[in-house]
Amino acid sequence: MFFNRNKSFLSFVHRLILSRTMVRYLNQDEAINIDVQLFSKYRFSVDQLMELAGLSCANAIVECYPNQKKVLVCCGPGNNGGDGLVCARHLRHYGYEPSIFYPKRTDNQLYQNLTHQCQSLDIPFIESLDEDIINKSYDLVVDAFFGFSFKPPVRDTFVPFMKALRKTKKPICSIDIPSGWNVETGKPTDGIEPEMLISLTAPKRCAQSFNGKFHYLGGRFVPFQLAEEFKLHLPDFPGTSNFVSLKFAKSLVLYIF
Ligand SMILES: NC(=O)C1=CN([C@@H]2O[C@H](COP(=O)(O)OP(=O)(O)OC[C@H]3O[C@@H](n4cnc5c(N)ncnc54)[C@H](O)[C@@H]3O)[C@@H](O)[C@H]2O)[C@@H](O)CC1
Ligand SMILES: [K+]
Repeated sequence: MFFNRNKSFLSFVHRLILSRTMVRYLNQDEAINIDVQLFSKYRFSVDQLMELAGLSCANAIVECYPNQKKVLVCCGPGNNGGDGLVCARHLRHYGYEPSIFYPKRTDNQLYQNLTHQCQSLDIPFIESLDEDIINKSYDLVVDAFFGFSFKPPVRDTFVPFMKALRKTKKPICSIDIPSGWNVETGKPTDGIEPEMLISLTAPKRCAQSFNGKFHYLGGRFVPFQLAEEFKLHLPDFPGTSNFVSLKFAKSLVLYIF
């Protein structure tokens, strides 16, 4: 019994060390290149991967915040925002009470469908955002404003929304990239400080300077050949889970205690 526990402990530590040391952090061009290949060479459709990405985000959020049911999902104009809409829908099915802030909507059928699906589940869409609204009404913020295509600085329309995320006392979970961060160099001086980051496909370079409590990799859909070609060195996902922790120290502490 003791031996078995010890053996499984060592194998757990070994796997964690490997996952911590081997995973590669992508620059912006590599992230965009992988995106292009997924949709061309590997013939995925956007909505397929968005569904898997958003679902993995919802699952990781349930793992880390089982009791913070009032969630504000902030969605931007691109695919990162689409991941947010999918995540909100799954959170609703999991018994959460998501609301959505989606200030710059895209006139594309996919986004209209995702919006309609959320409305059909009676998920409220709120029209304005500041830190008081967040502090008063929500337990958690999901940041799906911008992902790996973001080019700083934040344009005027989004400046007050980023300020609200910077000022709120409530925890923020960022999808793929903390919005407003440079994809490669990380947090600007006035950047947001998420408590949780869910990298998708593979972590981007900015994630190396992420110091929040939870860092996960979500979206278990990368073709093995693509992972090999880009030398992603992705960690093993446990069992049938579609997210895996990239945070060595926290996992170790959780195991021991
Ligand atoms: N390629 C992949 O592996 C996958 C990517 N997905 C998601 O797609 C994201 C990338 O999506 P997109 O390429 O559509 O881009 P983003 O969602 O990162 O952002 C693009 C949008 O933000 C706007 N924007 C850019 N810089 C801005 C600035 N400074 N101020 C204000 N607005 C700005 C652009 O005009 C555009 O509308 C990823 O981060 C991830 O969340 C997932 O949906 C599925 C799989
Ligand atoms: K984001």
